[in-house]
Parts: sequence; C-alpha cells; structure tokens
Amino acid sequence: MSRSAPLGAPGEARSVLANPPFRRLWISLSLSSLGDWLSLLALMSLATILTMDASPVVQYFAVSGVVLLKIAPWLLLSPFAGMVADRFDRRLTMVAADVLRGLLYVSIPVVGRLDWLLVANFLAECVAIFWTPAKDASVPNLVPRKKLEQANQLTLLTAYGTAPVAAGLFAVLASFSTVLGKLFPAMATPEADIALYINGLTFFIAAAVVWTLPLPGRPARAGAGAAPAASGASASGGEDDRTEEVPVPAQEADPNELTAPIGEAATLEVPAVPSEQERKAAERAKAKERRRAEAAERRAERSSADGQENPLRTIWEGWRFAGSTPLVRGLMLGMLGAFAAGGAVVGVGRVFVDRLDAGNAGFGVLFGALFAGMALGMLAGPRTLREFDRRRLFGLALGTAGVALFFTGLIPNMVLAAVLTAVVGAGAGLAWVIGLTLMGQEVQDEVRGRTFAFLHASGRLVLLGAVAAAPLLAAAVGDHTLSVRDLTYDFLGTGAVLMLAAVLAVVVAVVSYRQMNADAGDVPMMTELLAALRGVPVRTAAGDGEDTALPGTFVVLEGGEGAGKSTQVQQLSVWLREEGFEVVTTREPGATKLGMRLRALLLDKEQTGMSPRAEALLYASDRADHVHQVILPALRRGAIVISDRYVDSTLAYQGAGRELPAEEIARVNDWATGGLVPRLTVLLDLPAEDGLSRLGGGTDRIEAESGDFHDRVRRGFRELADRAPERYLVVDARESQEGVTREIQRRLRPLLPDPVPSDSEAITGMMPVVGDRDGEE
Ligand SMILES: Nc1ncnc2c1ncn2[C@@H]1O[C@H](COP(=O)(O)OP(=O)(O)O)[C@@H](O)[C@H]1O
Ligand SMILES: Cc1cn([C@H]2C[C@H](O)[C@@H](COP(=O)(O)OP(=O)(O)O)O2)c(=O)[nH]c1=O
Repeated sequence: MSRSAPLGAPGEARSVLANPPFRRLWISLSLSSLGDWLSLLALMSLATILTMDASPVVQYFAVSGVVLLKIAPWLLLSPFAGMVADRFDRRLTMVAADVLRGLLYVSIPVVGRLDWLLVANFLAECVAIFWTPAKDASVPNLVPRKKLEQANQLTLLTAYGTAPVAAGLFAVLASFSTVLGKLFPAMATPEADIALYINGLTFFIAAAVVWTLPLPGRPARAGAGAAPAASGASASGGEDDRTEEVPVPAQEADPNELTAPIGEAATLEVPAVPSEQERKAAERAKAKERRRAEAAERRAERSSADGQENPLRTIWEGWRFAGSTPLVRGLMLGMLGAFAAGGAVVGVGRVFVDRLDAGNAGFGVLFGALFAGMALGMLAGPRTLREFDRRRLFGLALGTAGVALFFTGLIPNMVLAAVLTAVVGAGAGLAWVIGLTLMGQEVQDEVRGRTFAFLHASGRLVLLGAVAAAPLLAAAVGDHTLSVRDLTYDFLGTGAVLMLAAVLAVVVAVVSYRQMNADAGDVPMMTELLAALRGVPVRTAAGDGEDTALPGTFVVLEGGEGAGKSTQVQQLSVWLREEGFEVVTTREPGATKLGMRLRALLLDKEQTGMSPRAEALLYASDRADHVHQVILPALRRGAIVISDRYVDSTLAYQGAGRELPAEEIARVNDWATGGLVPRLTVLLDLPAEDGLSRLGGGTDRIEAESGDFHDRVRRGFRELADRAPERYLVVDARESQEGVTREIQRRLRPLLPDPVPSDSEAITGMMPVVGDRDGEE
C-alpha cells in the first residue's frame, strides 16, 4: 500500500504530527521551505534589477543563472552527499548546513553585487545537497516505521505547498516596496532584501530547532525504521532519497512467524473465517512474500544507489529499461517534454513579467498562480476525473497546459497571464501525478528504482538545458513592436519562447496520447470526459439498466488450462480479506444451480458433436445467471468479486478456438451480462502445453481439444489484452505462484475502494527541482 495513501489526508497528518520530535522537525522544515522559495523569487528579481542597465542577453542570463546554479550542484555533487550523511553526525550536519546557508543568504543583500549573488546562491545549494540526505535519514529516527510514509508525504507537501505562500508573501512585500524603501533607505530593493533576510532567519531558527531534536549521535545503521541497510559506504547514497518507495508493511516482519503457534495466527482480522489450513498457507505465503518484497526493495535500493554514483550511467540504464514498452515510453516522453517546457518558462518568466511592466509584485502573483494551479491539479484533478481513463488524461492534461501556455505567451497582458498560468499549473500538476502513478503501476518492481532514477537524472538534465537555452533564444528573437495602422502588438522574445515551449508541450502531449491510447478508441474522448465529469464510468456499465457506478469491484482471472487461475483466486481472496474487504470468489461455468447443470453438459466428454454456437450460447446463459444471481448482488453490497473466467473465455475458446466471429459473441455476451465489464482482468499467460502438463493431460471435453485449439485460445486471450491494456494485467504464469500473486496485488491495490483509500493517486515527491529544499524525492 506504499503508494496509495492520499497525500496529507488531515486525519493522517494529525497522527504523524502528534509525535513531538517530528512535529518540531516539520515546523523547521516548513519555515525553511518558505524561506527558500522566498529567496528564489528574491534572487531572480535581484538579478533582474542588478542588470537593469546591461544588455538584454546579460539580463536574461543573470536570471536564468540563478536557477542554473541552483540545479547544477545536484547533478555534480549528489553522489557524495549520501556518503557524508552516513559518515558524520546527522544532527551536526544539519545544524552546520542551516547556519551556513543562513549566513550565505544574509550576505547577498549585504554585499549587493551580482557576482556574489550567484556564487552565494551556488554555495548555498551545495550545502543543501549535504543537508538533504541527513534530513531524510533522520526522519526514520523520529517516527515509527508505520508512519514513515505519511511523514514523507507530509514533508513533501510542505516542501511544495509553501511555494504559493511564499509567492503571496513576496507579492505583498513588493506592493509595499515604496513604504519599505522609506523605512529602510539603505536597501536598494527592499522587498528582495527583506525576503533574503527572512530566509536567513528561517535557517537560523531551523538550526536551533534541529539542535534540540533527539537524534542518535551517530548514524543508526540498524535504526528501527531506517530503510534496509545497504552494505558498504558506496551503497549508502540510496538511503537518502528512496524513503517514499519504502513499503511499510502492516506488521513488522517476524522471522518466527513461520512457526508461530496457531493461537497467535488467530488474531488476524479475517471476517469470513478461513479454515485452519487456509490460514496457515496464507501465513506462509505472507512471510514468503514479505521476504521477497524486502529482497526486491534491497535490489531497488542498490540499483538506485548505483545510479547515484554516475548520473549518466543511470540515464543510459534507465532508458534501456524504460524504453521497452510503449506506455512507459509515452509517459517518459511526456514527462521529459513537460520538464523542457517548464525549464523554458522558468528561464524567461521573470523577464517576461518585467516586459509586462508588472515588476516584482506581478512575478509573485504569477509564481503563486502556477503553484496554486499545480496543487489544485494534483489534489483535485484525480478525484474529479476519477472515471476518466488515466492514459488519456495524461496527454489531455499536458495538452491543456500547453495550450494555456501558448496564449500566455501570445497575449502580453498581466491579468490574463495570471489566470492562464494557473491553468498551466493545473494541467502540469495533474499530468505529473498521473504519470508517476501509472509508472508506479506499470513498471515492474525489479526495475522501478532505476526507472525513477532515470526520470530524475534525465529530468534534471533536460530542465538544466532548457533553462539555459530559453534566455538565449529569447534574446535572439528580441522584442518587436508590430503596428498595423492604429493597432500595435508587442511581440516579445520571452513570449515567443513561451509559445515555443507550449508547442513542444502540445506535440509531446499528442505523441504520448497516441502511444498510450492504442486501445481506448471504443469510446470517444469527449463522451468519456463528460461522463467522467459527472462521475459516471462509461467503460463499466453496471448492467441491467443500472447506469451508475456500483460500489463493489469486479476482478476476473483469465487464462488457459492450468495457468493457475484457481490458485491465484484463492491467494487474492485471503489477502483481500486480511485487508478488511468482503470478498466473493466465484467461477464460470457453474457458479449457480442452473450453472452447475450447464457445466455438467458443457464439460461432459460423452456430449460429442455440440455445435459451436450452441456451446457459446450455453456458456453465455450460464454467465447471465451468474451475473444476475451472484456477481451483481455482491457488487451492489460493495464486495470485491473475483471470478475465475468470464466473457473473455468465450471470446478466446469459442471465438478464437472454435473460430466464431468475435463481434457476434461480444454482442450476445453484452446482452447476457447487461454490459457488466470487469474493472480489471488478469490474464495468466502460459504456453498451452505447459498448462496442460500441470494438469497432467486433458480430462474434460474442452481440455481434450487439440494443441492447435489451445494455441489459438492463448493467442485469442493475448489479443484481447493487447486491445485494452488499461483494463488488463498480463502476467507470465511461468513465474512462481508468489511472484504472480505479488504482481496482481500491485496492480490491484490502486483500484481498491476503502479501506485502501480510493483516490490512490499518491503524490510522490518528484517535482521539478527549482529551489527544492527537499532535494530529490
Ligand atoms: N505459478 C505456478 N507455477 C507452477 N505451478 C503452478 C503455478 N500456479 C499453479 N500451479 C499449479 O498448477 C496446477 C493448476 O493450477 P490451477 O490454479 O488449478 O489452474 P487453473 O485454475 O488455471 O486451471 C495446480 O497443481 C497448481 O498447484
Ligand atoms: C467460461 C468458459 C469456459 N470454457 C471452458 C474452458 C475450460 O476448459 C472449461 C472449464 O473451465 P474451468 O472451470 O477453468 O476448468 P478447470 O477448473 O477444470 O480448469 O470451460 C469455455 O470454453 N468457454 C467459456 O466461456
């Protein structure tokens, strides 16, 4: 469940904050995040003001230099940072880093020169690199393991949530700049100077707070909540930033659990009491799974730690993994394109605002609008559009951001810019969350660490490149005034860059939409969008004329003979019951009284020469009874229904196997089921002969069919899955039983209703890293 808790759900936040030491750390983090954002704004404005009289190119570069120098150290120095975090006293590292940064920021307005501004800014960021892993590594010392994820999410929320607050504060300071200038006549730019002094102050306060924290003197390798200790100092870099990925098991792993007395096992919260045997098997499976999960985690940890050593290698390796499927390719492309567009905006934004004569107050407003929009997109977007296909939504959100950005650049008007910037933020934020969630779901456990590391490393590189290139381009284009008779239009170099970035965003959105939309062609996008806005699913009609969403969740396992469907149904039901769900397991054919009679007919070897259409209709009538008597009532109650086989079996066996037209079968079954479509279909894919050999040869009428028949069936299933990947999970059924179960669990988890929170779009911390005090994750 590591990715499924909603970010900053008030109840949960309160429960982590009830922990006084963590609360103190969090307060100090919030203060310094606020200060950091404030100083980013101040530095960009100062750079603009200090270069007022220089040529436009110099001015552009002074501003983007601030950002470049903030990002560059992360690329150059992060490999060493983790080592320092583990070698030195963490508290001392944090305190020293905070004091140093405070002094650096305060020195900027005191010195009042552009060169020192850039140098101090760079140095402060270098110090931050050593501070971040120490902070990340300390959180597990302060909160219990179970709360770790909440704690990390909360720190992230704070790290980015303070941005709009800082922007607002800066805008207010700027509006009072005349008054402030009178009060402090020594200051050239009072709002920026004051912002920097405030930032210095927040660092000093943070240092004082951290000093009082009850942290162990030396890095606690075996710290109760710490991420699994990687061996050797070189691997330790991974510890600093993978915390959001650390799954938090419901219970601590107990090596004795395998042999735990039954009395203890009986404390499991299983509503429908399973038999003793089932329980023991489940216990064993659980312990085993936990060990495997931990091993996988260690592997991921190691691979991400490896990645830390050399960002370029990370990029290369990550691309090799990530580039292999169209979906992940589409996502990566979209996210990197967004980074590039974002970088361009950052690179020219401050000067653009200046050209609109809006000055610092305007800059604060735009910045605030962007982040407020982003927060709205991240938090409200996934909820509002819950029923909308995620793959489509990703491209759509990105495209919307692009179009809004285009008009921002086209129409040089401050008020319009503020509104449009908020839209840009919302689209980008939504795309970001969806992208991360989809990647979390689609990328296999073993390579997820690397894929994310790839996104980080290449994201930074792209961002850096774009921030550097954008001002150059703006300067090259230059500002022009076009006039046609009385009408004049100010064509700005910065505006041109914004429009270009917008075009890039739209192109990338269209390409990734195409890559990921291969399947969803059956429902027009507008229809789906309108339905989603009303909260009605269009893909899962509830059947029997019910057109509202059913509270339950319908999951189907499909596959050939002996693929392991019954085994997995059993495993999943035990797991889901433990999670507190009502689970109904069922199968086709033969789940009802009538169905049992039909099953006997259908599988009886004596029953020779049955016509394919009769066979298909018998399966369909079994299904109609099944849906009516078993599945729908359970779904209406809110249960999770797991069925061993459903419509796809008829499409594969009678369609592909007996070579009946698929559309006709689909139509008959649509009628038989009232259009009920599973939320997720898991296809256990296995060569036909492997499955049959697991069963020890054919036994019933269908199993006894030829090898060719079973091969066609397998192909039939795979084609169905290929056509609608968003509703399918294809698992290689040659994997171990536990491996298969784990893959299914991972995919199923985000689809589950409460008690696993339904809005499973966990907002993880990967954001463009401008002024990112929280560093990486
Ligand atoms: N992943 C697996 N690897 C090896 N054997 C398996 C696996 N999953 C199930 N089996 C075994 O294969 C046989 C068929 O499994 P079963 O779940 O009954 O398949 P199905 O319901 O798809 O016909 C059983 O003996 C089961 O123990
Ligand atoms: C549901 C369904 C099953 N079948 C076939 C596949 C199986 O060979 C058989 C019964 O399925 P199943 O219950 O999976 O058999 P077992 O439990 O012995 O593995 O029915 C179809 O041909 N069409 C269908 O629509």
